[in-house]
Amino acid sequence: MKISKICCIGAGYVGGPTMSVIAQKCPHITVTIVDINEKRIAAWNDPDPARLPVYEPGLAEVVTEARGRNLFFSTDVDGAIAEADMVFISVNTPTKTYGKGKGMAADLKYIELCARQIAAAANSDKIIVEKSTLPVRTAEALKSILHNTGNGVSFHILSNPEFLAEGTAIQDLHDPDRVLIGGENPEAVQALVDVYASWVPRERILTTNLWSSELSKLTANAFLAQRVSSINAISELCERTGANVDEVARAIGTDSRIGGKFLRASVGFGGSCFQKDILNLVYIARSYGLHEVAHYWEQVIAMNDHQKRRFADNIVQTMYNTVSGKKIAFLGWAFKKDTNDTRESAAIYVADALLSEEARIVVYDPKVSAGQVYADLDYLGTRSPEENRRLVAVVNDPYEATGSAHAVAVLTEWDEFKAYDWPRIKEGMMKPAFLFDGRKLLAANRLPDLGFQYYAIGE
Ligand SMILES: NC(=O)C1=CN([C@@H]2O[C@H](COP(=O)(O)OP(=O)(O)OC[C@H]3O[C@@H](n4cnc5c(N)ncnc54)[C@H](O)[C@@H]3O)[C@@H](O)[C@H]2O)C=CC1
Ligand SMILES: O=C(O)[C@H]1O[C@H](OP(=O)(O)OP(=O)(O)OC[C@H]2O[C@@H](n3ccc(=O)[nH]c3=O)[C@H](O)[C@@H]2O)[C@H](O)[C@@H](O)[C@@H]1O
Repeated sequence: MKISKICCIGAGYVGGPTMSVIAQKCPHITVTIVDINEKRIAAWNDPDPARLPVYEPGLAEVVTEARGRNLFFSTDVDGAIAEADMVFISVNTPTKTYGKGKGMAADLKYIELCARQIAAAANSDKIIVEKSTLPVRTAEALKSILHNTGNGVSFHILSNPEFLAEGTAIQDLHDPDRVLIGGENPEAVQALVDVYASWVPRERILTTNLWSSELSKLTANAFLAQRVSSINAISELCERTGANVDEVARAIGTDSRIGGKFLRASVGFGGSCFQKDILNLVYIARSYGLHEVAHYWEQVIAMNDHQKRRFADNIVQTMYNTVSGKKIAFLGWAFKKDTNDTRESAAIYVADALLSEEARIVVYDPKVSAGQVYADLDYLGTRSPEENRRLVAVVNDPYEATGSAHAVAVLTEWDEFKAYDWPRIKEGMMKPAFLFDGRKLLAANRLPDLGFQYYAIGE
């Protein structure tokens, strides 16, 4: 099977960058990314690269190279499905907010809608690729929908989970540690292997059965998040004992069995996937009666919630047990640097806790809009939208954010924060000038020497 036309349903943080790189690396394949969100598609088609809907270093260059050549963004979902040999499903799979499994299970309604739409629009055989992160055995449900509602054409289902991290998506896609493809039909598997083999060394393309592939994605995210929760647990112990979490991380990370990556203590992990995927894993384990397995993984989330809460509690306690009416400057709102994504960002929860203590918050983030900050707070439903706008301001200048602030809190590890004129910031602040570093980002800036009351996670 040779692939000449690919359709991808879902032009989000995964579908957009992933398919853009396939188009860039496979000029012989026409790639059409479709979405029901017209605004998003219009933004992907915007000639101004600064207005693409996803901010990722290097993405604009890839899109500019391939768009209009063999890369297209469209809202014509049916048309793109009908034409394609291979259809990727890259729609969102959020945690369910209703019914059975509420707050735990993955909501598969968007996946099912895609399957039904593919079945209705397809009039030739197709390979269907699960790119979204899905509960193990979802391919079974997909197969049943496709075969029972289709037009008599045949479908082969593959699982091809995505391991890119936001902020480094293009680098991760250009040079992945591995590409994982699960499937039953050898020709269909080979067809997808051939797509990736255009730029990924063959030995890094792993093929497995469908269920191993689906489960490996949830497992990878659970292990990664577990490392963050593990080092964060140790960070609290460091704060009590005089140990320094960076030194501990280096000391254990040089053991090649442990490895040095993903050991940065923080205010807590965020992002759209870690929490949702672990909750999903816990739900699946419980649905098979595996209560100890479920309980084990649940602790990763419990530790993360604790870390966010204790960061906020520490701010209140340190500032003489009250932040009521005090101005706290937030540097960073995104869930990590080099992305405009704020989903599940620790900043949202820390802000919410401080607002409940009647703090006033001024946010500066280099890539996050004011509208997004308010949307994130409104979504929590803790207080009215009017109240959120009264208590929270969002500004475009870090010195404006920190001016006459009682405290500065670093929530995201943006590189630019390290280069700020910290003596100037201290001058402009109320005294004592409290600085709470949720990323241990500014340790080298010698802030205590400048007169800041400096508190960093894990020291
Ligand atoms: N964000 C990330 O870094 C990663 C995400 N994933 C997984 O990839 C999947 C997608 O995630 P994101 O791209 O972040 O989500 P997203 O929310 O940014 O994008 C999903 C897109 O799908 C569109 N969509 C939903 N239903 C549709 C339909 N029936 N027809 C056409 N378009 C439809 C939505 O309008 C939206 O634009 C999820 O399963 C996620 O767990 C996997 C690896 C990394
Ligand atoms: O399935 C997904 O969505 C993706 O989830 C993560 O990627 P992402 O969430 O984009 O970013 P990470 O770099 O993993 O960071 C996640 C969170 O953990 C935090 N983190 C990470 C590493 C660390 O050492 N310490 C730490 O606090 C980050 O600040 C961030 O809030 C995984 O790294 C990807 O492999 C996966 O594809």
